[in-house]
Amino acid sequence: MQLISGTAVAEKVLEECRRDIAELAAAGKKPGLAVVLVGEDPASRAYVRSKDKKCRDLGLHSIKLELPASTTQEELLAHVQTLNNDPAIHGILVQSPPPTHIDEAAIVRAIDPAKDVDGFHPMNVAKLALEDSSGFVPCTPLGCQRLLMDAGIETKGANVVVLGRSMIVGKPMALLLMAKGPGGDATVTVAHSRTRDLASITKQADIIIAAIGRPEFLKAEHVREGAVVIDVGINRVEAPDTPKGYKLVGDVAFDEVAPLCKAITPVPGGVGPMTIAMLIANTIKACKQIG
Ligand SMILES: NC(=O)C1=CN([C@@H]2O[C@H](COP(=O)(O)OP(=O)(O)OC[C@H]3O[C@@H](n4cnc5c(N)ncnc54)[C@H](OP(=O)(O)O)[C@@H]3O)[C@@H](O)[C@H]2O)C=CC1
Ligand SMILES: Nc1nc(=O)c2c([nH]1)NC[C@@H]1CN(c3ccc(C(=O)N[C@@H](CCC(=O)O)C(=O)O)cc3)C=[N+]21
Repeated sequence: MQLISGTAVAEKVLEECRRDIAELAAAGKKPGLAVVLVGEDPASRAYVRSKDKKCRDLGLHSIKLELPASTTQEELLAHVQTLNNDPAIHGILVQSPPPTHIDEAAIVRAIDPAKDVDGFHPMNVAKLALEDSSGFVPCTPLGCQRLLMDAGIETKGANVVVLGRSMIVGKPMALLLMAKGPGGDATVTVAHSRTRDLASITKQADIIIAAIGRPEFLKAEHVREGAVVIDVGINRVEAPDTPKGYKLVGDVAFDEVAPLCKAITPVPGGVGPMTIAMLIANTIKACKQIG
């Protein structure tokens, strides 16, 4: 069993980013990222903080807008407009999900597609579907693809089952894997909460990407021997014996699934760090494209 370290691959990606950042600096440019968080969700705050810290470590310009849960749609749209017009900002991310009184689709559409480093704007979703590489691909699926490629796992002709069909992970993951070329060319099946007899489908998979948000859902009975499993899930579960009182687990029951696998990612230290690395890579791409 090969344990695929997202931490290690993310470090490689960030090393490439450092080179790009130095080149841009020589040309008098500095990529800038703005992360907007509405509300006080502790997990979201932790993610936003670690992203901000990583950006600063790398010498990126980073701003973090932490807005109260009472922020109105109009106020949030005004913040997005300001960031769209700010020449020091090349990437804008509005943390998902926002409070329920916010129309997330309208916010996403308001972000300048050239600064949409999350790849959520319809223009970028379309570019992904069209295999137009000028667009932005959502960071988490991009990170999963890079993990597979870096671990030497061939996707061409592979049966891949993507568990989950969200716009942030499952759907773009499926599009990336079915695209032509390296890291793609897979035969993709997408399963979700309405899928019948899930185990019979996942058992056929050479590669399983689990992104459903159910702690330790994927069990040994779902996985064929020799499969590769990428665990996207980040779930906080109670752990009274730990200092924080909780721990992170994935969507995969790691202890029973790992022994069956050719390769598997851990949680934490798997897909999570890759998401942040890809966010920085996308911000650099935005900076280069905007000029
Ligand atoms: N590592 C990282 O960087 C990131 C991790 N995540 C994590 O990934 C997980 C998924 O996130 P996200 O895509 O945003 O979640 P969503 O809740 O938006 O989507 C979950 C998907 O899983 C499907 N699903 C739910 N329950 C089942 C089930 N029992 N069987 C089969 N399918 C099921 C849902 O089906 P239906 O469509 O029918 O409702 C839906 O398509 C979460 O744990 C999240 O924390 C997310 C983003 C980044
Ligand atoms: N617009 C938007 N874009 C996102 O990319 C986005 C989002 N909204 N909403 C929430 C999810 C979740 N997400 C994570 C990214 C990194 C880790 C991560 O680095 N996790 C570490 C552990 C961190 C810890 O210890 O708490 C790890 O897995 O090793 C986790 C979760 C991005 N998301």
